[in-house]
Amino acid sequence: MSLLKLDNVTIRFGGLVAVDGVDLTVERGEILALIGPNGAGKSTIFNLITGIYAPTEGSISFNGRPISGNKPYHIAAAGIGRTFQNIRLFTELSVLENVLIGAHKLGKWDLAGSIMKLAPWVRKEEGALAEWAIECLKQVDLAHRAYELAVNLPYGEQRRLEIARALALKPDLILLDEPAAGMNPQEKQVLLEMVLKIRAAGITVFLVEHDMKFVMGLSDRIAVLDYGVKIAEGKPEEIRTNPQVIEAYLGKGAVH
Ligand SMILES: Nc1ncnc2c1ncn2[C@@H]1O[C@H](COP(=O)(O)OP(=O)(O)OP(=O)(O)O)[C@@H](O)[C@H]1O
Repeated sequence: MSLLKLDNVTIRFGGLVAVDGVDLTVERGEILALIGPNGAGKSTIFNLITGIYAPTEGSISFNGRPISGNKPYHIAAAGIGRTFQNIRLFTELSVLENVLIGAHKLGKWDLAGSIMKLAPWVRKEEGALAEWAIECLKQVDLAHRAYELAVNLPYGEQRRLEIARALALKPDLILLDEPAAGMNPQEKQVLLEMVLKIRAAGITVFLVEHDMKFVMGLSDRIAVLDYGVKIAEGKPEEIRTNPQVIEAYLGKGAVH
């Protein structure tokens, strides 16, 4: 059984069909990339998977259970973590606190529960969560930055901090929306190795990315979207040489 399955998924915004009858599976343990021109519907697919939108038609299932139409919190709790195209950090909180915000739903307490901070079991719980948050930071090589303000991190590290926050919910699947955007070549190389480490830790990776060198070097499989329609799917070498993909995207200024 596939970990994630999109079955004939369509979403319309007024007259615009942003995603048009897309069938797509994500297999357990793989790194799958979704590529395509600006406006092709890639982020919309992530928003459909994570419950920000409900499909107009079709269905999405995760671990064999239908999730389309569920609230984003329930989908996150079911095991799908994500990062966003634009960094969404609490810049005036510490690096560790940013990850704790991702992890707090794992504990018995929630944000309201932190009012009861004096209860000893809450302190114990917080200690365990902080340890887990540090583990997540280690996965993206940021544990040494735990007590710095997020705002003081260089750009590439802020992007990795977002990944740590997504990992804090112990997801089975992580969605990365343009993780390499704005990074310099060195930062991209570090990120690539981190994504491989995340997969080696048993987490399935589904990413949207425009940097073709990054995508081709990292992905097991690639799906291609154009005007909301899936036009191709296959191994990197198949996608690189697919005439329809070259015509729609690779030949038109994609970063090689
Ligand atoms: N909430 C919305 N309301 C109306 N139109 C939307 C909405 N969200 C997305 N769209 C439209 O749907 C289409 C797909 O957008 P989407 O952001 O998914 O593309 P993308 O492939 O992620 O593009 P990019 O590579 O530029 O990030 C675009 O035409 C966009 O304007």
